[in-house]
Amino acid sequence: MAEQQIKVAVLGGGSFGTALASIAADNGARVRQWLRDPALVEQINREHRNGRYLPDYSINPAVVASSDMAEVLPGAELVLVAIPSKAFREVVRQARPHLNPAQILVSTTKGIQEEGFKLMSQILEEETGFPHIGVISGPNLASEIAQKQLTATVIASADPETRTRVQTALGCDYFRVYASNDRHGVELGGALKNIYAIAAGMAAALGMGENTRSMLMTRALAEMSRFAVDQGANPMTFLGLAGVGDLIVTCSSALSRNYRVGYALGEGKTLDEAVEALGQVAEGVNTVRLVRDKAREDGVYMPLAEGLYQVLFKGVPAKEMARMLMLGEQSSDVEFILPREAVQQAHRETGGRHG
Ligand SMILES: NC(=O)C1=CN([C@@H]2O[C@H](COP(=O)(O)OP(=O)(O)OC[C@H]3O[C@@H](n4cnc5c(N)ncnc54)[C@H](OP(=O)(O)O)[C@@H]3O)[C@@H](O)[C@H]2O)C=CC1
Ligand SMILES: O=C(CO)COP(=O)(O)O
Repeated sequence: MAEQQIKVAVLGGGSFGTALASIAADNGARVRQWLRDPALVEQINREHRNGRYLPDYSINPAVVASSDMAEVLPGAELVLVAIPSKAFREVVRQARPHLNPAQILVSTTKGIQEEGFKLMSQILEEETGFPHIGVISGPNLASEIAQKQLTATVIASADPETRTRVQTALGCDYFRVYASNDRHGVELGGALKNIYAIAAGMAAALGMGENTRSMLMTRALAEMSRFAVDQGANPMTFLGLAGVGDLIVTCSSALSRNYRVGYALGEGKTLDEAVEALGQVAEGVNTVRLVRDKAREDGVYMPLAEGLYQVLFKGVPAKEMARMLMLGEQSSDVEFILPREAVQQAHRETGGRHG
C-alpha cells in the first residue's frame, strides 16, 4: 500500500533549510520552503538551485519556494524552522497566524537568544503554546548533505509523535535520524559546539598540531557537559551525535563556518573582517559571549569559553591565552569519575605547585 505523502514546510532559505527541504522531497514529501528574498524564490523554482547559499548543488525539483507564508504553512504537518537565532523569534511571530496545534514544529537552529538565555525550541513553545515541539541537531554540514554524503542526525523531543514523524519524514538512504528525549541537552550540544569550532579553527591557523586539536575537543566536551548539567540536561546526551558527533565535525572541517571564522582570526583578521568575509551565520560568535556570561552568573567553570571570549572581545592574543590555559589549575580528566574538587583538594593537602 502506498504511504501517504507527508506535507513539510521549511522556514528559511539558507544552506541548512535548503538541504533539509531537499531531503524531505527526496523522501517523497510535498515540500514548501519559505524565504524572504523573492529573487531567490524565483531561482529555486526555476533552476532548482540556491545560488546564494548552496550554489554548487541541485535541489530536488519537488521543492516549491515562496516568499508568502500563507502559501507555505497551512496544511503542513511538519514545520522545520531553519532561521538564525537572532531572527528566530521574529520569524516565528510572523508564522504564528498560519500555524495550528496539530502541526509538528521543529527547530534546526544551533543558537541561543540573548534575552533570557532561551533556546530556540523554548521560543517555539512560548510563541505558539503548541504540544508537538522538537529539535534537530547533529553533525550535519549542509553542503555534505546536499551532496548526499551519508549523514546522521538526532530528533529530540519529549513527545513521541514528534520523534517518530520526523524520523519517518526525513530518514532515507543517505540521512539517518536517531531519536532522543533530551531536547534540552541535544539543543545545547548544537549551540555550544560552535564555540569550540571557532577555537579549533584558530588553533589550526596558528599551526597547532593534532594533539592540540584532540585536547581542545575533549576538554570542550568536558566543559559542554559540565554546563549542560548545570542547565538541567543529561550529560550522557553529549556522548551522542548531537554532542561529540557534532563537536568532531565542526572542529575538524573548513566547511564549518564557525571553524572558518576562527581560522580567519588565527590568520590575523579582526572579528568584523572574519564575519563579514563569511557572509553567512556563524552562531558561535554570539554564543560564546552569552555562555561565558551565563557560566559566570551560575558559577560554572568554563576556561575555554572564557578564554575564547577574552581573545574575541578583549584583544588577548590567542597564543598568550593558550599558554595561560595550559598553566591553569590542575584538573581531573573525567570529572564524573574523579571530581575536579577532589584534585584541587589533593593539591592543597600536598602543597602542589598549581593547586
Ligand atoms: N549550514 C549548516 O551546515 C547547518 C546549519 N545549522 C543551523 O541552522 C541555522 C540556520 O543556518 P543556515 O541555513 O545554515 O544559515 P544561512 O546563513 O545559510 O542562512 C540564513 C537564512 O535565514 C534567513 N534569515 C536571516 N534573517 C532573517 C529574517 N530576519 N527574516 C527572514 N529570514 C531571515 C536568511 O535570509 P536572507 O538570505 O534573506 O538574509 C537565510 O535564508 C543556524 O542556526 C545554524 O547553526 C545546523 C546544522 C547545519
Ligand atoms: O552545525 C553545523 C554542522 O553540524 C554547521 O556548522 P557551522 O554553522 O559552523 O557551519
